[in-house]
Amino acid sequence: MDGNAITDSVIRVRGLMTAFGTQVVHDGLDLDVRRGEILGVVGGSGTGKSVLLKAITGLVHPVAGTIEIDGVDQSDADSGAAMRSKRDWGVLFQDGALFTSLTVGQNIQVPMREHFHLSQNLMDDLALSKIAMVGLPLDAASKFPSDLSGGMRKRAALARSLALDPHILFLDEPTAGLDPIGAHAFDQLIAELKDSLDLTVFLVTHDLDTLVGVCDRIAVLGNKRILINAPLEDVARFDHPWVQDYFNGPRGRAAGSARA
Ligand SMILES: Nc1ncnc2c1ncn2[C@@H]1O[C@H](COP(=O)(O)OP(=O)(O)OP(=O)(O)O)[C@@H](O)[C@H]1O
Repeated sequence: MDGNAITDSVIRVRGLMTAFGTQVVHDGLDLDVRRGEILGVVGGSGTGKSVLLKAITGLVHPVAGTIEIDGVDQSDADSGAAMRSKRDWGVLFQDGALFTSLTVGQNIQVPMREHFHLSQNLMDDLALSKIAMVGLPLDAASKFPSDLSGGMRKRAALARSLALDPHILFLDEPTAGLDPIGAHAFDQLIAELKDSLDLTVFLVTHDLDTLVGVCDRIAVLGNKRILINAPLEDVARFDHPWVQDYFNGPRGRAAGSARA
């Protein structure tokens, strides 16, 4: 941690411990995500980036520690306040996780049905507005995920994660599997949505171009905790072998100079 007092954390994790059987994934992990930022979460393979995302969103139960979202302790997941705060975030999983037997429009309506009683007409209109928001043609609403390209499927999954007008977005490797042009376009979309919808974004990625291009801060996971959470310039100077290899190796330098 950088030691500065953080006054406007949307997500505040303290002393997090997660484990699967005897395998401890996080131990004493602290993390703050500030309102309105895109936080890129990086770390070697298997360091626990996805598990951290799942712990924060309630899909993995911590062994110890506290997770607050908008000041609401998530450990009491069934409390009314925790249930309400769940409506305030959207999650885009690595594989998109769209229901293959539902159209894109129906997929987007799944969270709406779970949380609200809305008329079908209203849900149809809302689904179309989300589809437009992510830059898909409106006729995508009636298509099945298998009718779409990989990039379009990602956008459809993003539209679903925006279904409840969240103010926090969790993205797990959103550009994985996209070609460089598609990945760049998706990065731009995330940055535009962040600005237009006032989002706070927790973004797990291996993509150096994404980190350099759209992230306000970068949190590095290693040794079961956050090693540093700071702007790119500071992270790139951080004295740690993995960080130096990653940010100052040939690919890191290429991503940095492409931006300069
Ligand atoms: N449901 C589970 N049951 C048992 N072990 C798990 C489970 N989910 C994750 N793990 C283990 O937790 C560790 C962290 O996994 P995680 O998926 O968070 O890594 P990651 O940092 O996201 O990796 P990658 O960059 O390769 O996607 C791994 O050793 C993984 O095998």
